[in-house]
Amino acid sequence: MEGDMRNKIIKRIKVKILEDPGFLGKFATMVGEFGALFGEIKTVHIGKNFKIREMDVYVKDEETFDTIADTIRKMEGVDLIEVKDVVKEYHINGKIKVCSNVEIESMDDLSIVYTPGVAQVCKLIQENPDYAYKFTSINNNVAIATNGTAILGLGDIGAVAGMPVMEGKAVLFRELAGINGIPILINSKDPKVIIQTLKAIAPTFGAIKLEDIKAPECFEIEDTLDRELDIPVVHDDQHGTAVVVLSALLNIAQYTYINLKRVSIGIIGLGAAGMGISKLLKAFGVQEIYGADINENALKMFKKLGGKPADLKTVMEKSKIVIATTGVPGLIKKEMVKPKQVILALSNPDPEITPEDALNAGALYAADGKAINNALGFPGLFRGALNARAKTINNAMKIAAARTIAKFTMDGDLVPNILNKKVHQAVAKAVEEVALKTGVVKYLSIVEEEIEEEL
Ligand SMILES: NC(=O)C1=CN([C@@H]2O[C@H](COP(=O)(O)OP(=O)(O)OC[C@H]3O[C@@H](n4cnc5c(N)ncnc54)[C@H](O)[C@@H]3O)[C@@H](O)[C@H]2O)C=CC1
Ligand SMILES: CC(=O)C(=O)O
Ligand SMILES: [Mg+2]
Repeated sequence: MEGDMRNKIIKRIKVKILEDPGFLGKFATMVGEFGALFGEIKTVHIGKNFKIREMDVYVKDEETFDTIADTIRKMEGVDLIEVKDVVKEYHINGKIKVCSNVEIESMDDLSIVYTPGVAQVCKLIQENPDYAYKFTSINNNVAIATNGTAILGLGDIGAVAGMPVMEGKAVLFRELAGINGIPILINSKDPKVIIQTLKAIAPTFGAIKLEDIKAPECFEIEDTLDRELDIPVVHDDQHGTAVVVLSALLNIAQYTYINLKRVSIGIIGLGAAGMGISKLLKAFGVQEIYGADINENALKMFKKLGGKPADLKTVMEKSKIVIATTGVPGLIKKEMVKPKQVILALSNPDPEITPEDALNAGALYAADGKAINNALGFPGLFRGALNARAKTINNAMKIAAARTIAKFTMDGDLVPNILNKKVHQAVAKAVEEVALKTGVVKYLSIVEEEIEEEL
């Protein structure tokens, strides 16, 4: 199996299959012969001598799926009842909606929720803006702001084409941390315009998450906004990613008895993700970081940070741990992998080398961007910062998040399951504690009154 780079198309098929010993196995083997992989398999009906099953099938492309479908149709003992384009179906009308926290069942309810009742709380907030923390959703709203210039590894596809990714992040915020993630699409590549736009709408939010804005613009935008606004402004591709990478490295260090601060680490692709990872590793105390990029300015910035600029070949040769964040699928060839190297090829949707290929080439540990994904970090990071009413998310908070994620990892794995809510709750708690300890929080005049938390 060459891995997931071949299997990007997901179809949900409904099949009626003869209930005979070994028959399901025969069916699976036939589908597998076309390089397909199975996801969820669910029995939806049990008949006299057959079962109807719904199966998710991952295939290389539409043509391969059509061939599989034709073969299933010709197979005796099997009926192909339905084929669903499940990815498109999930996206119809978008993946998110705004819901109310209260119900309106009577005219009285209406008068309380809306006018005239609402005026009472408006006036309270006018007199003391700190009441916005108690009587509005502001401190639970996080902007997910993009200009669409580095959507995953798809590149500059524009903010609107990036909306499905922003909605996906909003779903993760809601499901994993109880946060209202609100996509903000900005039609500009000018950092000044983006800064001005986000500053103007910042009062709506308890924090701003920048997403998929390419380097180097992302650095000026984040630095300026985080400095000038009194809410956290965090570029997820830089810091969410860095947190999760650090947690994976903490686990690897434990398994292999290497000292992270002394080992040589190489980063290929010094854009948003690569620079964010470099910065956090430096803050953690890693001394030797090699870095490669095709962009001279990226290399200069990396050098200023204390990194060692190099070419791709040198990075591969000198580093015990290699982290790739270029957006270039297949950039790392099998023959470049050194025995017992750690390879984290993090580009999405397709990695620089699949974990299977890296392991076959002799890597000790290997993972891609689906497993080592900032989704393990950002929900708890933001939840903790919001709970603490933090003004920023500092390195101590990020390192606390990384250590917490590492602790939840099952022995032998690099990171825990993204869907384990306990991880996100624990990260939130750790981040909140460190925010309070490091004094980056806003103290409210109404602090003695209980402010409800979502999680
Ligand atoms: N797994 C995860 O959690 C995350 C993964 N990523 C992935 O990382 C990739 C990059 O994302 P960003 O950093 O946001 O983009 P970016 O556009 O800010 O940075 C990409 C960098 O890679 C460099 N690059 C491109 N081709 C190269 C090559 N052949 N050799 C060396 N360097 C090369 C570019 O010059 C640029 O500096 C994307 O594929 C994205 O999906 C990003 C954030 C999180
Ligand atoms: C995971 C993520 O944020 C990215 O690939 O851009
Ligand atoms: Mg991203």
